[in-house]
Amino acid sequence: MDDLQLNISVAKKVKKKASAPQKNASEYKFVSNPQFTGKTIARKRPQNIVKKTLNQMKSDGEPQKKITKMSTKRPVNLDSNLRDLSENKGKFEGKNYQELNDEMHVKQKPRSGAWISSLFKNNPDVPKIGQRAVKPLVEKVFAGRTFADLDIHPHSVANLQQNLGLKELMTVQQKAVPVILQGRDVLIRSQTGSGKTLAYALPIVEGLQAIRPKINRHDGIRVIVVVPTRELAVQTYELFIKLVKPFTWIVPGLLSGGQKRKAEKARLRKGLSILVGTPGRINDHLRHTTSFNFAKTGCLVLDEADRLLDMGYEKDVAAIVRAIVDHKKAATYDPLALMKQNMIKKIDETEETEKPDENTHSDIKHKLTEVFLSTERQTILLSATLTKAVENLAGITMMDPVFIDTSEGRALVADSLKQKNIDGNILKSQPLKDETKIPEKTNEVSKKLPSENQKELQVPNDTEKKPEVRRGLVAFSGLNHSDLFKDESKTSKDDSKDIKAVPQNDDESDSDSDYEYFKVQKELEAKNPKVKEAQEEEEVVEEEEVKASQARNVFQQALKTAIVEDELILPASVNQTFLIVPMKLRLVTLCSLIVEHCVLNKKGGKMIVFMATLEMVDYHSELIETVLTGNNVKVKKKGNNKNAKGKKRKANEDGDDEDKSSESSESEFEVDYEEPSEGGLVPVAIEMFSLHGSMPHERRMEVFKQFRAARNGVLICTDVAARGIDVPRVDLVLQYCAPASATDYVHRVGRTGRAAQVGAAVMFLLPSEAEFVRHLEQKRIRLRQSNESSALESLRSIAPTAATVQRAAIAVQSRLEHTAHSSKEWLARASRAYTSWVRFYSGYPREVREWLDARQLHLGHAAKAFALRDTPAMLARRAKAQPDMKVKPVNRLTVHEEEEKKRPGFPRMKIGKYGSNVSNKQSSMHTASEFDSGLPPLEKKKKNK
Ligand SMILES: Nc1ncnc2c1ncn2[C@@H]1O[C@H](COP(=O)(O)OP(=O)(O)OP(=O)(O)O)[C@@H](O)[C@H]1O
Repeated sequence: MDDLQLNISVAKKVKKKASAPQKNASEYKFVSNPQFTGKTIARKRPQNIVKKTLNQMKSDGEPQKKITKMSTKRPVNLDSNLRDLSENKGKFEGKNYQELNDEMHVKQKPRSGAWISSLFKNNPDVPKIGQRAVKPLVEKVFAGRTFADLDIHPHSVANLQQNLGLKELMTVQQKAVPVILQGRDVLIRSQTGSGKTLAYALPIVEGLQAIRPKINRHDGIRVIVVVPTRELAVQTYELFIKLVKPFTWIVPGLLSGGQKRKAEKARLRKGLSILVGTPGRINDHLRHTTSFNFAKTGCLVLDEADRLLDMGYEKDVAAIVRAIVDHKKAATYDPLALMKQNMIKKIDETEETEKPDENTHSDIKHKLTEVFLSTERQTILLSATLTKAVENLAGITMMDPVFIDTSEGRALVADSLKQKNIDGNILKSQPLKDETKIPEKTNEVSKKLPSENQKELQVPNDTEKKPEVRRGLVAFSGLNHSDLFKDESKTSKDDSKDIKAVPQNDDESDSDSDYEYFKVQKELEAKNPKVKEAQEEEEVVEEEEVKASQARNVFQQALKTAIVEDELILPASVNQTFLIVPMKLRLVTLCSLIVEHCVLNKKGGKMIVFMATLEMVDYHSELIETVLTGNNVKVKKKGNNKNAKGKKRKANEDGDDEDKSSESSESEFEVDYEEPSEGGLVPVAIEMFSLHGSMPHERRMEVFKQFRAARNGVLICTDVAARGIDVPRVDLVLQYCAPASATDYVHRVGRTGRAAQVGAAVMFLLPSEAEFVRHLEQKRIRLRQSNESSALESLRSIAPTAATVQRAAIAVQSRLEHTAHSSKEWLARASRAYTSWVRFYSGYPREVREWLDARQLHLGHAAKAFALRDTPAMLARRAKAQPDMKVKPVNRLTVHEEEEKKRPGFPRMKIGKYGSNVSNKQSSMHTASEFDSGLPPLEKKKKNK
């Protein structure tokens, strides 16, 4: 491909080095390999001389020259020294250039004239990955029923149609709404974009609106919805706002971080009925806002449950659960509250008898409404993907739950209360239609339950009933995490000590197993009043234990099967492909796909590009916008879009400061370097958006809203946008960096093809990463390999003078490189993006490292993918020299122990068993900077033990 090289005029600095005087070989600790290929280095380590050996290597496929240089004086060329150190190892070894760090100042001059483009040289071959026969799991999205078929208020049905344009039920809604209305704890697994949010929000609103007398905002928080990200919180809150339109006395509220705590406190004091928030922020208010009380909370929703745990939020989630239990417990023993509750019931009764016509549907009495009026709590967990951690969470938070899985072929409603069928296969998947027939004005679940189970569903009026005794616990391994409830009554403590023990709180027990247990016990007592009583009791306990576990297997085993099989479901309407792209061609290929999708596509496309780090997001979005459209985004966005700047962020809000900073940067831009004279490469404007967890809150929300409203455009983002967010009309998801797990793959792809819409998903893989596809195939994800030779084709449209596709690609790459080298600021950003990616890459979780192996990377080629011409060492050096890099991210993930100490009244949690088992250190590192809880920065950096 030498013919593709552009004309070159490169200052051969190398020559000087070549003529450097040779030093005594004894100064070397290691002698270079005589068969030197550029991969080994002679390293000089004299005791008192800090000088280094110099091997000059040409990066990026250029013929390499071995030049060994020894000097007892200052190194002549530190750039090349650093280059050596890095390239010989093929990875970063901080200490080497740290030693040299202070000796060198970056004085990167603009490079005038042309330079060698080795874009198509020395690239590895692109392997052809044959497609294996994979039968993907599919899910029927729509149920063929309408909302009118549900037992909900007609105003809700009308509202859904008029304000949300929804008439037909989705499968998950058809299955979940009746069960939730029954007040049962529910775990829902359903594919991305299948309408899970409405599946729980609708029955919750229904349950609340039926409370008489009508609830008001001062009554306390009735429902808490916990979601992992701010965007999802906003989206969920907005849905609730729409749903409560006919029921104006229900007030939803949002606590999502990033806003002023004071304003939020004021809002909380005003009162809310439904609270939607991120765990960090909710927890923050639990600590600092005295008016924040969960005594009236009858429903807890944990959306994207696996992510909540995965992200290291388990402590926050546990603290919220604990606070609900504690506040309710405290309220239970409050005589005033008891009086009030009794009064409410009386008024309720009289209201109903006195004014039967006030509400035509006052006769609708869902169990969920009763739960809201009692001391009980309903818990709803949702996710498109399940993990062991979710099973554990179900164990500690749910009681006699129902598992709803909507995937075809295994669709089931597995009820932990459903009696065992010891001989039959209780796990046999029930066909969707049979399972989900919604009988007129009755509930399928209640129909199926044996009479004693009906009794189970009656929420006891007895206020002495301990809400925290979660009978379902015996069914799950979550019991192992009894420390969550360590302050509870002795009874529950004892239970948790001995997982196998039948619940001992005799007076409270009314579950299946307990019922059987007491029945048998009574029989025994009748026959043998005293003899061998103790022994027989023991036997009964064992027998009942087996029965109880069999009875609950319906739920437990269904869930276990789902987790163990670990097969993932994606909407069938998404066309999934992967593209194997050599490292050096990645950036131009990305540009090509953007041009193809957003410029050449006459309808105009809307796409999301997932990248690994926030530095990559910032850099790429600005670089691509600058090059393709000619907008000088860097200056335009100054002060608005900076990452993690701590105190600087505040200053940026100040107009004066902002003006000054952009002024200075502009002058630096003008003085030091030339601005590209030509305009953008594309004739039309492409709207570029960027989103990551460390953006200022206002900017983040603005971007999210703008992108949702946009008809087309490109959103470059981190995984902060991978979960739950519902952006209309996204027709392409591009994974520029491979996901950290198959689960992440599913959620990223799930941003398109929502609600049975058509979508496409492309994943970029390096040749060394190609086998990652096999990993996905094992999870029943089917992908097709795209033809890489046509991937650059659309670049010809923006470089019409180029004779070939390759020349067009080189032209575009040149523009990208020119821009990236046009100022110190650009270079610094590029270097930071590059180093952040290298760091990210070496932190891939162990499960995927086999395919995403940092040792396989060619860091020199990688620099090219960041439009950089320097060596990896030089880049690291430059990135490090930036003061911005030293600013710690202002966000944090979870409860800090120091804060716990400061607030002795706040219950200290000792969680960790399941957390440590499931949350992989690396994976939390991957997400750590992305999910800003909006809390104040940590005072001290916690030492890792
Ligand atoms: N019954 C319905 N008919 C048509 N569209 C619906 C219906 N219910 C929900 N939707 C739409 O489907 C889209 C996806 O819904 P939602 O965000 O709740 O999916 P999800 O299952 O929570 O996805 P994820 O797992 O990605 O969070 C939304 O745009 C929503 O408005």
